[in-house]
Amino acid sequence: MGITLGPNQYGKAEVRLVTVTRSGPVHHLKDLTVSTSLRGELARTHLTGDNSDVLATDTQKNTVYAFAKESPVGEIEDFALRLGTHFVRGPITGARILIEEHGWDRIPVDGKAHDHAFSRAGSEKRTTAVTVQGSDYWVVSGLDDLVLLKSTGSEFHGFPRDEYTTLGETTDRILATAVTARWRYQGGAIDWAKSHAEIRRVLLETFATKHSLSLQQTLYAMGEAILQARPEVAEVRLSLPNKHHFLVDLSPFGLTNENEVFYAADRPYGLIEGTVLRDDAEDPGLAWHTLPAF
Ligand SMILES: O=c1[nH]c(=O)c2[nH]c(=O)[nH]c2[nH]1
Repeated sequence: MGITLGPNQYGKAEVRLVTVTRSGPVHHLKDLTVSTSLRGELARTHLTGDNSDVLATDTQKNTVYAFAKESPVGEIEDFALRLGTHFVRGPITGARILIEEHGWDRIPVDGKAHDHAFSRAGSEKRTTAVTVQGSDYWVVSGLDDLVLLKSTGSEFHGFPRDEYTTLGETTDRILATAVTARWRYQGGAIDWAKSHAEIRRVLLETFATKHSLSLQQTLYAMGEAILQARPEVAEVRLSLPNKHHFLVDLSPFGLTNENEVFYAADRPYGLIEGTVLRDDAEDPGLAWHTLPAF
């Protein structure tokens, strides 16, 4: 029986980086969590413990901080590309840099945004995953935990009934979710910030305006709308938990519930996931398919 080393990577996970840009009295904040992951000719360390090809994960972490000082972090995609292309040399043949950006809002004081005091902007995060392989690279950006709810304009009926089905059909329900979205960019010279903002806007508008017969239909409509609006996007993946809101039975109290009083369940939840893509999108191969699912 032969035993061999299979695919492997190593890096520093979740480097917490906060930068303050001091342009006069008005400060600008960036709050990132950066993970680096390198691949390459790493058999020697695994097989013999010879570390001569191993760029220490501590060095990777330090590089994140030094790069943040040497030039402005800018958009997370650009920062990830700078890091990824730096790491790929010698025995290191591939790098994947994952970045999450946590938002901060300026605190309003007397109706004016404060120069240097901030409040955390909820749970939503902007993300990117940049894969560098030799001289090629792929950028997959996205967002996590964009929490949405519509109080009507959602139905669910026509599903098969068997001996275990208890769910009633509905033509008017609450639809709520927390969007995790990933989109793969194609082409060059992309305005990352504008693209993110426009995709987010399209997600929100489609959720609001698409009359939903299922969360699956809403998922497809969101992906389709992004691809129609943004030529720089080749493929969209969405993960949509169905945050169920159940009508409370008020009949024991002699009351009727006309879609006004709900119990918001946190688990279990339906989980609707899917990919929407252009039929002529080039397949980037492993780089996209081996991304952590979400
Ligand atoms: O939009 C929905 N899709 C489902 O697949 C499903 N299943 C379920 O119980 N409720 C819902 N809602």
